Amino acid sequence: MVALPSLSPPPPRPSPSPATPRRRPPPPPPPHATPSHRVRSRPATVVSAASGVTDGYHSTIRSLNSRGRHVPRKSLGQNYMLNSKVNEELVAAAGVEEGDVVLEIGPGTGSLTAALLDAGATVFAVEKDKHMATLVNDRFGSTEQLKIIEEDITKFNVRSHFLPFLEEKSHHTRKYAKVVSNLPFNVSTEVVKLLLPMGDVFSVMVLLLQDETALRFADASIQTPEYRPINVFVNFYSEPEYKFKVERTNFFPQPKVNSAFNGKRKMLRKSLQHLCSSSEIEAALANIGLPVTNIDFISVSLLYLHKVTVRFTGIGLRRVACPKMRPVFCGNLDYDARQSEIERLFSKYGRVERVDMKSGFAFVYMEDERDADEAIHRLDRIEFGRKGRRLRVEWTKEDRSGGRRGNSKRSPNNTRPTKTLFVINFDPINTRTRDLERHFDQYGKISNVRIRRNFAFVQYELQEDATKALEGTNGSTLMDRVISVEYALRDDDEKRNGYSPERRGRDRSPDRRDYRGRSASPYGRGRERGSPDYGRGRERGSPDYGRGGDRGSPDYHRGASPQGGNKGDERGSPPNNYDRERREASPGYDRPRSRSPARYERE
Ligand SMILES: C[S@@+](CC[C@H](N)C(=O)[O-])C[C@H]1O[C@@H](n2cnc3c(N)ncnc32)[C@H](O)[C@@H]1O
Repeated sequence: MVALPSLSPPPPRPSPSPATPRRRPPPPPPPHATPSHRVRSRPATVVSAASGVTDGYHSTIRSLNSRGRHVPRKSLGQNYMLNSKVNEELVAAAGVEEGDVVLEIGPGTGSLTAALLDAGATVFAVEKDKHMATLVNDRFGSTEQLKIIEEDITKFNVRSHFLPFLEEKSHHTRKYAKVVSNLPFNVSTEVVKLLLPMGDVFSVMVLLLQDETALRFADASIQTPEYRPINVFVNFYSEPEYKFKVERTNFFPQPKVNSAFNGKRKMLRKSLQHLCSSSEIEAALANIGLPVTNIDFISVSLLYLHKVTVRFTGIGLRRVACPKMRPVFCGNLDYDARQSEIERLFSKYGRVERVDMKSGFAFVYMEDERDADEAIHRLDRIEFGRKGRRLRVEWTKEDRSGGRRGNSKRSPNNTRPTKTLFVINFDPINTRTRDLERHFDQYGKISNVRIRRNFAFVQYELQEDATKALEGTNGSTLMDRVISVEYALRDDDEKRNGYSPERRGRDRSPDRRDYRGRSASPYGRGRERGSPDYGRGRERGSPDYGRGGDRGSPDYHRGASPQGGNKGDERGSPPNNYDRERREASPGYDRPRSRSPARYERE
């Protein structure tokens, strides 16, 4: 818990607005001032790219006055932030930087919105109060950097309304968004329940909450009597952190914040009310040492979202991905590369738990999968070491302990671009070719879509479109499944036996039980029809841990990596169904396989 008395000196009270001299709300008290060592030396004035010069106090009051008298509505939790420093702290807590996409809940007068825009973020704001939505619109005018939706957040469909915005603004680069909000207290739990399971959309949520709620959310100890289901929920989906306190004097109107104790005090007041007035009871309570308002703080909770894939399996939720300890393969190293060098290299992107050095390659275990993603993105193919070798940095194909992994949101493994994408992990029963087409056609013209049992091929006319589609769809959600997309190993320009958009009318029914009974498809064992071969020569330096076939697309469900001991059918264990299906389906799978250690050959 970090106390944050980092608030600005009290600004002068607002001068009466000449335009609306008698219509302004009662002037709020100035924000509380407490010196702090944590304050960064930022100017007291926030200059918003979109809004011109603003400060929290004056601009909030000015905004509130701008459309006639606006009485803050308690039912909507309208306690407006008057202190721009607090807004800046919220923005900093979320690490908002240029190019980030932020979902803001309840922009109100737009004071936090201004700070977010000022930090270079693109903001998607959801405001329930029509008056406030109009007000924010007036304040910022039309700008590409801000979209305001008048909507109740608890009824808002993030996936269908926010996700396309995120994708557009991040140019389909699979970027995560952030949530930053001075939340209306009455919906805080609902919001947390709504957004926390969306670790595939958001990386971090910074919420200004009632102190009691923030403390509860941040409590990781299950053994306490206060532990409630929401704690389990929050801890399951995120790494919560209680960040700092904000004094209630910074809000207009000042919230009458309740704690559990305060609730008891209220009950006491209620039970005594037939004896004397409220003010007398308050005075009496103060007299015996019970503070009239015992909680003076609102608090900020920081929730780091786990990138967890969840899916329904029969009844209940099952967590299928463990976000921790997933190693990154770092290949094509000098033989004498040192562990410390690799550790230093990766630690630029996040905490490195350990580096497992091998000869010419290493496995790097990072604490956070998102950091590992970033490291892969930044380090793959950079020149490194004394000889300036080009590193190969990618996710290991398997959990090296031998377990299978279900997380499909991984980096594409076949890095050689082709026009055809290989898609797995969709719902094999209900997904139709037209569903896939709809999901993929926003990236370019599709020439062919084929579904083969539990995998599919989507072929574009242009390779660049396939690349865009891969970036945009790998790890995306299609009919409640997080799909995996990668380049197929070879293009098939012949449209035999497949679905093509021009033949929409022949879309197959979702029931594909007839598949086996058909004549061999272009993917059925390949050789039978001289069909296209999705296999291709192994890229040097690209390891294949346990997929067995060098030429197939990576196998997400096989046994362990070479180091893990069990290499599935390669080592004599029977292939599972998935393997079999895939071998039947893709010619590349029944080719002779080269074995490690040759796989770790270097470039
Ligand atoms: C605590 S105020 C914060 C306002 C502003 N962000 C600030 O910091 O001054 C909460 C805001 O959320 C809005 N709000 C309340 N309930 C909401 C809901 N269910 N969905 C979206 N916005 C809501 C209110 O109208 C209000 O503008």
